[in-house]
Amino acid sequence: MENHYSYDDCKGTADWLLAQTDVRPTVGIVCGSGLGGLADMLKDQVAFNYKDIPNFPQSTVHGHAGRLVFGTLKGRPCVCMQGRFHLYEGYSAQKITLPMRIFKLLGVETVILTNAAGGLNEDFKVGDVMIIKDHINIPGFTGLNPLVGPNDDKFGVRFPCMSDAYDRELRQLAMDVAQELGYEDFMKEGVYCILGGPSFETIAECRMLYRLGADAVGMSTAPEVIVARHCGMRVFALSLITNQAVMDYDSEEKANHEEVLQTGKHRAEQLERLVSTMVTRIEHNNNYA
Ligand SMILES: Nc1nc2ncn(CCNC(CO)CO)c2c(=O)[nH]1
Repeated sequence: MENHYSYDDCKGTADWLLAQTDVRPTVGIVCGSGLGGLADMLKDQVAFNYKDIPNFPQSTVHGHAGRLVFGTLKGRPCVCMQGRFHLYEGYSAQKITLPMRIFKLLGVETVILTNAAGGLNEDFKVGDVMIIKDHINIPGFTGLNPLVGPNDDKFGVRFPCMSDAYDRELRQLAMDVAQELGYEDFMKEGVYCILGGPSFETIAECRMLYRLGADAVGMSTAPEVIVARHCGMRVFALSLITNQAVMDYDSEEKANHEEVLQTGKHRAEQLERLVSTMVTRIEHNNNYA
């Protein structure tokens, strides 16, 4: 089937990677737009360009480097996607989520996903970090779901539950770590909504999504979360609010990608400290494990 990657396809890619590094990651990190610096946190790096990895898609978006970086974060073995894939690049939902299944076959137990998003909630400001507690998968409403097609029971069940997709203990850990680091002023929690893109949302769409309960809007993450949960990995995800979505017809504001990347640069250091501290605690502290 077009765009269907079998268990053996995924295992072939994972085995190819495991043959080239001694790192056996238990945490996988996905870097969103402008957040690729998170990968630079890793020590003893072994990096692969996506173009050299069998079956891997290629990054086509400015601000997404296109490297898979293995290494350690304060001694914890991790693998980090420096650049992710999006439906708007023309890839199928199955292709953009292939890395999640490869993470699983590398031995990853917990996935930390980051993205840049527009703030719909009027209490949010640019530079806030939203811990994602749930998502609204608009492409899924039209059948654009990464699990469509034959189910491979070696990964997971045909009809996976999504009401517990965003791990409650990991969200509490993030809040606790943020408080310890003094980040509570810009930490929020809310619902992330994905649109297919690449055009940014209209004002009517923003107003509708906010009324539907969404707090932030973006073009990624939900498909990866669905596949990560399908194959039993724990998920934590956060959005860096890179601009306020335009909700008012009198506004002069215009969403643009450069603004997205700039905000990522400003908040990068705090995000790196938050994520790296979380990673040690996930490994260390059974209260959260
Ligand atoms: N209003 C608004 N602000 C945003 N900031 C980041 N993104 C996520 C999309 N990011 C794209 C374009 O920057 C690159 O993947 C969005 C978005 O979809 N809408």
